[in-house]
Amino acid sequence: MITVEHLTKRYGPVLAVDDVSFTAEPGLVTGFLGPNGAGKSTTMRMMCGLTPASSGSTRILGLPYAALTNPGRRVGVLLDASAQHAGRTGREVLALAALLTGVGRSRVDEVLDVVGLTTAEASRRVGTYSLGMRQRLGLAGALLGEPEVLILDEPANGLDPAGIRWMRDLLRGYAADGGTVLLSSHLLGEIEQVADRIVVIGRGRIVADGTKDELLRGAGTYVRSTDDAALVSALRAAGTEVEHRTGGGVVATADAEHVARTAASAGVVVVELREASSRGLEELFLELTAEHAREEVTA
Ligand SMILES: Nc1ncnc2c1ncn2[C@@H]1O[C@H](COP(=O)(O)OP(=O)(O)OP(=O)(O)O)[C@@H](O)[C@H]1O
Repeated sequence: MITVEHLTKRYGPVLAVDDVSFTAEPGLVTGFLGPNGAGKSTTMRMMCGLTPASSGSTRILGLPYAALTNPGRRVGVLLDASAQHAGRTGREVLALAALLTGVGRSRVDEVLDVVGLTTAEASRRVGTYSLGMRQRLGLAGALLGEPEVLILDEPANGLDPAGIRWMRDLLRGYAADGGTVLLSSHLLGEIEQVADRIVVIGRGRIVADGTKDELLRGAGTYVRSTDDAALVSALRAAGTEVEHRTGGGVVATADAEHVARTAASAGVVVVELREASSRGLEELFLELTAEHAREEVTA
């Protein structure tokens, strides 16, 4: 279990993380989704005591990270896969971590096997690794102490599609066994496929938080017709809230049958009708990304 409460980080004039609160529960994969620069890494670094918070707090398994006894055995962390010592072999990196955390040497071979690094690859210096191999090694390091909690910052970066699928299965299995998994990504599709719960961050603030079903369902019904203006009037006259979608169509806060019946009685031809579902989340995410992109351009 991870509990984040009112976590805030200020870098001079930049409010990198702004009053962030959420939880990640055992048995679930929690996706931490946000565009580049949204504050994901800073939040995760604060959780693990690597960056001091300006205010607020985090508890992992009931305690601040620094107060955990032998945290390497309780929390598996992968924050920056490229930060591993380039001159050591993959096996040496893990053997050293095993020594420091009091994990038996045999576990090194086990985790190498779990992450799919061969004996030959594990004997190569990390400096020669591809980003995908570094991610696998970083994940092996996170799993080494058989922790109850995993905190992974963009673990799928650099993995090929088969690697992404493999990681997804691994994390789902880990959560199914009762583990707590928090993983970040700037890619909606990646998070949507693996997470049970999604926390969306934009410009340092939490903008959506719920189970995947809640976030996907809550959006109402998306409808496109040959005469959206007439449809909107009819829906509003029936007391239904309606919002226009960029790119055409509208989203009504009503179920599909109500929308279809209203359209039929208004004589409007419906050409598309479905749960607003993932489009709602996608639009929210695109808005965040576009907002951020505009800032980058004007900065
Ligand atoms: N050490 C630092 N000093 C000053 N500003 C920082 C520092 N670290 C992060 N920031 C700023 O804080 C904001 C959040 O950055 P952060 O790296 O947490 O975002 P992110 O969501 O992890 O994005 P990315 O996926 O690009 O890493 C950004 O505006 C970033 O420039």
